Amino acid sequence: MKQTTYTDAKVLNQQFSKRIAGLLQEGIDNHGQASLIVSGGRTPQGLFACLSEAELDWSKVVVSLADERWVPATDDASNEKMVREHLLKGKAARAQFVGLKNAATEAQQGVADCVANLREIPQPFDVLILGMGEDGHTASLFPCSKQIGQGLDMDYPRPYLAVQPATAPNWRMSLSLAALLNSKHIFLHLTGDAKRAVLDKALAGEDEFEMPIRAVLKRAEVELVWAP
Ligand SMILES: O=C1O[C@H](COP(=O)(O)O)[C@@H](O)[C@H](O)[C@H]1O
Repeated sequence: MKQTTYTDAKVLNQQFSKRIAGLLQEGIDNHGQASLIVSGGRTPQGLFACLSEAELDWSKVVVSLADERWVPATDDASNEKMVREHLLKGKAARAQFVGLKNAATEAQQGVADCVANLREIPQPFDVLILGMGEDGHTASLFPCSKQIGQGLDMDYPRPYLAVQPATAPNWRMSLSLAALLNSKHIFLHLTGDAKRAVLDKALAGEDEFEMPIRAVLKRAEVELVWAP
């Protein structure tokens, strides 16, 4: 795995956002449009603030999520809310956003609309930025969920699946492993020593059901972007 380490999160945010903007520009130059799939949670918030100021024709960029919590987009737990507040502002306000939470009450019933909306996102995805939880989950492929077998099955027939984590509140919607891997550039964005230790544990073992991040690391060229 390629690894890029920065002295601190501020430098990481500045440098990594330039890198992402360059890759999106490449996608626009080659195909007229580019796609950026982002993760939720806390880690990417500072990065998104930097990226939102990148000089780019954002009207040609489609932004979507690797996963979502099945809560209203006004809820503080919503990944969409976080992306709207931290990324889809400033210059990046002109980007097209394809959210995952839809009108379905249950996440399982929401899968069909997510699959239909995938048509709006250029594929393969130009840039995928993954995060990782302290249990080794990535996107919403949770080790403790009943759906982990489907999520990691490279032949799973749908690009999205509804997931119920045993250790976290709210049903989730997640891209499947196969759909995540349909990306030209995959980054694993982590900060802090605790996440680094989790990654070291993942790299030292094999069981993908125990730590789903292993499934991505095993099958794709992933670049780790890390700062203490
Ligand atoms: O629940 C989630 O967690 C992971 C990691 O989040 P962080 O707060 O530890 O950065 C995130 O990558 C995922 O998108 C999110 O839904």
